[in-house]
Amino acid sequence: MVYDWFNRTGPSPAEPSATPPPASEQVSGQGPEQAQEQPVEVSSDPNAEALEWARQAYARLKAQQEEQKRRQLEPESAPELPLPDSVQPVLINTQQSEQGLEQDPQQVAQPATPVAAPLSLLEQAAAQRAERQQAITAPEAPALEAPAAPELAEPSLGAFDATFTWSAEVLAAQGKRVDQVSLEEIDWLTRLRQGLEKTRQGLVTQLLDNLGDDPLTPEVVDGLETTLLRADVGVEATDRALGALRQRLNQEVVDPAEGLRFLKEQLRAILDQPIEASGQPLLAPRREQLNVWLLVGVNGVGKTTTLGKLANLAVRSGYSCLIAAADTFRAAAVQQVQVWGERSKVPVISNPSANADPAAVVYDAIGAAQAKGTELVLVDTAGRLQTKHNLMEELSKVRRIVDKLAPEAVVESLLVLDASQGQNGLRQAMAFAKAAGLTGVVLTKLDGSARGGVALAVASEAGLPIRFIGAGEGIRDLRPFNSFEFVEALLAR
Ligand SMILES: Nc1nc2c(ncn2[C@@H]2O[C@H](COP(=O)(O)OP(=O)(O)OP(=O)(O)O)[C@@H](O)[C@H]2O)c(=O)[nH]1
Repeated sequence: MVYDWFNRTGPSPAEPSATPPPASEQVSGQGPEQAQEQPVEVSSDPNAEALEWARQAYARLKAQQEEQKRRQLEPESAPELPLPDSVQPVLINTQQSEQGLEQDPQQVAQPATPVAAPLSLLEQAAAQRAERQQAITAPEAPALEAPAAPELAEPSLGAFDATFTWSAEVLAAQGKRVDQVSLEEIDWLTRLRQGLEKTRQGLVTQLLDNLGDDPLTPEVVDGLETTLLRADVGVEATDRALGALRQRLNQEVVDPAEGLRFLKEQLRAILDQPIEASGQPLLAPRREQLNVWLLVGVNGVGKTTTLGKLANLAVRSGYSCLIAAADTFRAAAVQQVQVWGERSKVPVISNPSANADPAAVVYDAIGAAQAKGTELVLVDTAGRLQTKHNLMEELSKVRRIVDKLAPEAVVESLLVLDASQGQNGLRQAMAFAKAAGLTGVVLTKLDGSARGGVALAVASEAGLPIRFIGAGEGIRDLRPFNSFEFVEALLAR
């Protein structure tokens, strides 16, 4: 059983349902298992119990990782032993308990007592096992063997540090239990936080400076306005978030911590609005059905890379997938797509002749997918043609072909936007919306840009749900968008 990244469900005995529950049953941007959980504030100064929760999550992951290594080395080994009591799930007893997390009432009433030091025993055992394994494998490991490409390597557990603790807290705040924390998610949150570093550095420092230590005043809120606009949050989203804060200030005294919590809540609401309006909290291909996802956008925004990452995500999540290389205008684009296809062992349908008709490629790809029962067809489209008019015409044609050939298919038209282009992307969104019938946005290159705030402008001004975000060039640097995680990563101290 694999981790389904589209539905955000970890390995479990039951397959996740193909269709996400109705919006009314879910908190937008979160997985089904977190349905009806209200996100709560993540403290940047975790208290002892939150830290203990993170330690236990870490210990479990470490034990799992060691067990996995051991099994790889000894396929005939003894059956899996239960985890020691010291790493059984405990419940965090901080703000989460007030927010309706899945808790045993008795445990809520009796605060979880921090466990003294079982972790070190577990770690010692793990280290000893690792040493033994090293000793066993050393003579057999060929010195010249090429290492796995780093971007394809399985995520591995890093140190138990502030980043891990923050990631664990973000998961805990969304209602995850210790035993539900997966290495995949920790790995992604770490990447997301790192990716948003540049935006955060500018935003958070200024924001905290603005907020100061005293109760908020209207002048402080004016200062926040400049900070948000500088981070490319956009006028509409800034007005909305701060309008609500100003209203609150009129009614009561708001201290800086509450001001920050309230601001985060407003930003999440802005990001979630188009997602809620779509009636689909998460964009996941429907299993055992044909899904066609068109990736559109101007050249260089990261369409092909996004397609490669999505193909990988699909394969890793257990979907059958196929790529249509319909960017026939740029010769190298087909080769680039083929490389991505090979990386994830996903077949690529292409037409090698120069300036082949993209609609013909899509025609072939849909035929192949229907014949093989493929679940997801990812279509790479051109980002540049002789004129913008031609580009829009071509996109419309591709869309018509898909609708005609596969009326049964679930079609998504995803606009890929480069976050580093800031609000220029919004104008592109409007132009593409008509031709391609956009249903969502993939925001790329959040790393290396200080303009991560543009996600809010996209949601508020283009009114399109952000479905995936890319925060790096690696194959694992793209994941489904989750407003809670995004805002926490954006405003982490
Ligand atoms: N740092 C960073 N780079 C990215 C990301 N996504 C894509 N890139 C890089 O952006 C560059 C352009 O990506 P492509 O995928 O070729 O863009 P495209 O939209 O397909 O371009 P055309 O085929 O010309 O339309 C490549 O160097 C990618 O590695 C991201 O999330 N972060």
